[in-house]
Amino acid sequence: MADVSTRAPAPLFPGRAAGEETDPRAAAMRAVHRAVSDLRRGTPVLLEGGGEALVLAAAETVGARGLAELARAALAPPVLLLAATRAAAVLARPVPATAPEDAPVAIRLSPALLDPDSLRRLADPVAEQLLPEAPQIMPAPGFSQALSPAAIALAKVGRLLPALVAAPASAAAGTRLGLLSVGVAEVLGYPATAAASLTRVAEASVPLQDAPEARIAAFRAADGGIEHLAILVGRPEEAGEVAPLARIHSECFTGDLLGSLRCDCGPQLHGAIARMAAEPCGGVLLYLAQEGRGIGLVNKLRAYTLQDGGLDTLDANRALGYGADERDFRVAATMLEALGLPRIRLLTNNPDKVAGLSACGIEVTGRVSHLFAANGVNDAYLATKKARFGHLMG
Ligand SMILES: Nc1nc2c(ncn2[C@@H]2O[C@H](COP(=O)(O)OP(=O)(O)OP(=O)(O)O)[C@@H](O)[C@H]2O)c(=O)[nH]1
Ligand SMILES: [Zn+2]
Repeated sequence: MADVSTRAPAPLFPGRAAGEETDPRAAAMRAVHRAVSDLRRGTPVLLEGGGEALVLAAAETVGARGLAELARAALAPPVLLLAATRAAAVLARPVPATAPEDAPVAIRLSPALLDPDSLRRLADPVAEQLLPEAPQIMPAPGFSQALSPAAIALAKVGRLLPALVAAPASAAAGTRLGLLSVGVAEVLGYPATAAASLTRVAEASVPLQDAPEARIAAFRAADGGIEHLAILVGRPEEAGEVAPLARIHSECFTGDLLGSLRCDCGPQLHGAIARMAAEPCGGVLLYLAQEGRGIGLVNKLRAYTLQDGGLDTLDANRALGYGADERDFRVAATMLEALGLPRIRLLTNNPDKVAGLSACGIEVTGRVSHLFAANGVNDAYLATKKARFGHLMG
């Protein structure tokens, strides 16, 4: 995630300043972004809502000092909060049937497990493979049902493993200790608020090998977080009766930049741009900062390790505690509206993208298939997309 202290440059579009303090959305997002930054560096934060408070630390990053701070704000011994799919593996049995599906699971921690190494091992299925001894753990079903989903959501915003050390807290004690506080509503509303606040902050002509007439427009959310890009090929805004071609491409460092053979992202990216250049009015490719279907690059690498151990791409995400696809189509919808392109033909094999964009008010007049042949390495990945994600193969 981008450093929250980075100052935004003067806005190109007055009145819609990214990061402007008078915007209540910016204040809400700032609270989430700061809390995420603290979790990422191993510092506990307070999560408050409905008269309750939790003190939280990310199991992946917390060290001895963070655990001591957490204990000082805690009113009871901490538990380990896990996404349900991860909890099932840690408990080595299905999670209690009483819990709503996918509700986070709280696990009681014996004092022996309250150390940074054990916590990391409990959070990370890859580490677990390296240190396979079974920990002594018990479910703690009475733990705050109201705040737990927001705690997991906060870890996901930070692209951390969705595993948190958590305890009921005295908010006053936490504040005295200097811990940042964030509200449940701010956390749960963050994806929608961030998407709605996207503002176009820069634009330049960037001739590309496959599309000499290309421009890049950058969009930034009001929290100053990571930017999303639109690659405009030709003049899609001048398309007439036939809606312009559009591709919603989630960033893939390994495939797009390095030419990884594990996926089909590189050929899809370059193929889409070349195809748009051949259209009379070009098209638009949204290059979204949603690496690894929204789980982030670090977690995607972990997912790859799990896939090398036999899981497919969907089960690997779930084993980490993430959903199969964590992307939010509101980002793409806001960008298309801002670009004056609310009607598109979508270049994709993924029916969820068509449905997701339509649900956000974009008129998808048609789907254009975007298939590339398997390369001998990504065959199983492509087969899983077809069999388990319902990708259309024509
Ligand atoms: N979590 C995870 N993400 C992956 C894996 N392989 C590729 N990705 C990510 O998947 C995203 C690629 O998705 P898209 O190109 O939008 O493709 P799609 O959803 O399959 O749909 P279309 O290509 O439009 O048909 C990128 O963010 C990649 O980083 C994987 O094994 N695990
Ligand atoms: Zn890829």
